[in-house]
Amino acid sequence: MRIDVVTIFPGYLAPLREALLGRAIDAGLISVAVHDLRTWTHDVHQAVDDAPYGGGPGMVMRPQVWGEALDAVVGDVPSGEAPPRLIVPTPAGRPFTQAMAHEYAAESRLVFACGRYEGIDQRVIDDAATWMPVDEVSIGDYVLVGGEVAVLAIVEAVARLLPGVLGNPASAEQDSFSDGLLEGPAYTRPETWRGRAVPDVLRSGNHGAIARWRRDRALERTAARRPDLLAALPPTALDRADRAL
Ligand SMILES: Nc1cc(-c2ccc3ccn(Cc4ccccc4)c3c2)n[nH]1
Repeated sequence: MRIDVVTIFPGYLAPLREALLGRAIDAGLISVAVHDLRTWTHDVHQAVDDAPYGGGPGMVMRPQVWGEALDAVVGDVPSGEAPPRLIVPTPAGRPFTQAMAHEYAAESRLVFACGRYEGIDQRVIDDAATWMPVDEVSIGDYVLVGGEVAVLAIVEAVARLLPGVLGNPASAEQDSFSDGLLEGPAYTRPETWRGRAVPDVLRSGNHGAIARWRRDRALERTAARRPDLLAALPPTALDRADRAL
């Protein structure tokens, strides 16, 4: 997968080259190119923002600079080749979900536009949508200062789904949300720590009982913390033992 990120703070994306993702890049599983938006300014101040029409606080990112940047970064899409998907993080976006992470993992190329200030002139998104798929995406109901942190989160969620990136592919298959429930509690050695023992069932070797216990804890946690996920489960997702909980 080829990933391009356009930002006025290229250094913010440095963590993409660390650890697991860094190894995936070194292995050629992913290519990541980070582009400084100011490359496409032409004034001495390298201005990327201006005052909002209609007034209001803050500044808005100028369409001319972004238009030239995306034209250059996306480049000419060879005929017959699918254009990349443009992902624009924004508080006003569609909530990013594990299902979307799987959709993005199927793409051969993703381009991320990192806004700052109060966001990017809407005409940039509207123009881009005439020649490539564009997703305005939120990573949660809280307000960041720019799109870079959201890009780090989205790229990590997507890249871990790519074959060969995770050492243990089973981890991705047994993801939280993969069965619609939250992950239950996990334990490792020692058996007792600060007077707290690991639940006996997990040391019993009884795999049926262990699976039941883990599902019960996942159901309890989901009911307590994310009743919306429980309500969204298809009726067939819960068996009789689940309902007895
Ligand atoms: N889930 C999520 C995404 C963002 C996000 C993404 C990109 C940008 C670009 C500028 N800002 C700041 C901003 C503050 C208020 C209103 C609009 C924009 C951003 C925030 N916040 N929270």
